[in-house]
Amino acid sequence: MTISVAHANKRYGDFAALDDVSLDIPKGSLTALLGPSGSGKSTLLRAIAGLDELDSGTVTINGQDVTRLSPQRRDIGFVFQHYAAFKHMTVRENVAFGLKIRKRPKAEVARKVDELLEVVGLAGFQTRYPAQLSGGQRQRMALARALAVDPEVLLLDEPFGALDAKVREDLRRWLRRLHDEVHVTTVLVTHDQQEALDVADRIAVLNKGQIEQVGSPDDLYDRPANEFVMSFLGSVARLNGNLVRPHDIRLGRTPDLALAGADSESVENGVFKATVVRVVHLGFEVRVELTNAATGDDFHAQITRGDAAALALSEGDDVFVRATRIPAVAGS
Ligand SMILES: Nc1ncnc2c1ncn2[C@@H]1O[C@H](COP(=O)(O)OP(=O)(O)OP(=O)(O)O)[C@@H](O)[C@H]1O
Repeated sequence: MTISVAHANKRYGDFAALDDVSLDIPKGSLTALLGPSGSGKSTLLRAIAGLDELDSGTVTINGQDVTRLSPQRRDIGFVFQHYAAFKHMTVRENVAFGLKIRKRPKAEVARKVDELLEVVGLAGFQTRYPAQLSGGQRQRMALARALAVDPEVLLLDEPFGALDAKVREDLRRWLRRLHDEVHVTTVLVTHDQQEALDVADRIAVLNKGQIEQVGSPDDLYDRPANEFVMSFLGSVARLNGNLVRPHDIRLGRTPDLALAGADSESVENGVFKATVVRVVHLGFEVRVELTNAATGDDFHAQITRGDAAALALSEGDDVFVRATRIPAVAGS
C-alpha cells in the first residue's frame, strides 16, 4: 500500500465530514474518491495531503506515519480545480519551479522540463504565459508542475471540474494514458461517476462522511454493495421492487418476445405489461419511457436503435417488459 488512512474522523462543529473512514490505496493505482457534493471527498484528500488536520485517525504514506507531518514533507504533488499558475512565468518556468527551489542542477532541470512538457503535450508552448493557454492546457501544465519533483503520490481535486464536457472527456483519457506511462500513485476527487468509471482502476464511493464501497469500476457497477452505490454509479429503474439498470430491461410486443433471449440466469420477476410514454433517440441508444400498467410506476428502458426499429414503438403502445439481470443489492 502506498497510502493507508485508518479511522479518520473530522468534524466541523456537530457535523461529521469524515466519520471513521479507513481506506488503503495500492501503490501505482489510480483511485477515484467519488461521491455527491458534501460527502467528504475533498476533506479526505486534504487530510492525505496534510492541508487539514484530522481530529483522530492516522495517515500512512509508504509505511511512514505522516499524520503530524506538514504537506511539504509528505512527498506529494497536488492539483486543484482552479490551478493558481504563476502569471509572470512562462510555461517552462512554471514547470521548472519546484525543481529550482530544490536547487537541482540546471542541466537536470532543463532535461526534466523538456521531458514533462513532451509527456503532457505542451512541448510547443514553452515560452507562452499561462494567460495564453486554454483551460485544458493550463491543467496539463499544472499536472506537469506537480509531477516535476517525482512525487510518491499525486492528489487531484476535481482537476478538470471547471472545463467543458468535451475537454473534460479528452483530458481524463489523457490522464489515464499519462498514468499508464508514469505509474505514480494517484488519488482523484470527482463527483462525476462517468469520470470515475472512465479513468480510475479503483473507486471509493463516499456518502455522508463514510465509505460505502471500494472496488474496481466493474465491481461497483455490476456488484454494488447497496442501493446508494447502485444509483450513484448509473441510472436505475425500479421494477416490481427491484433496482435494475435501464439497459438490462428487455421489451417485446408479446410476452414471449420479452422472454426471447432469456439466458440461464435466474429471472426473478417475470414479464409484465407497460405503456410507452415517450421514445427518445439518444444517438446510438434509445430511451423508452414507460408506465407499469399494474402499478402506475414510471421507469425507463435503454435499448439499441436496432431493437427500437424492430419494435417500432409509439406513444400509447402496450409492451411486455422483463428484467434480464437483477443485481443482488443489499437492502432492495
Ligand atoms: N472549513 C469548513 N468549515 C465547516 N464545514 C466544512 C468545512 N470544510 C468542509 N466542510 C463541510 O464538510 C462537508 C464535506 O466537505 P467536502 O468538501 O469534503 O465535500 P466534498 O465531497 O468534497 O464536496 P464537493 O464535491 O461539493 O466539493 C461539507 O458538508 C462541507 O460543508
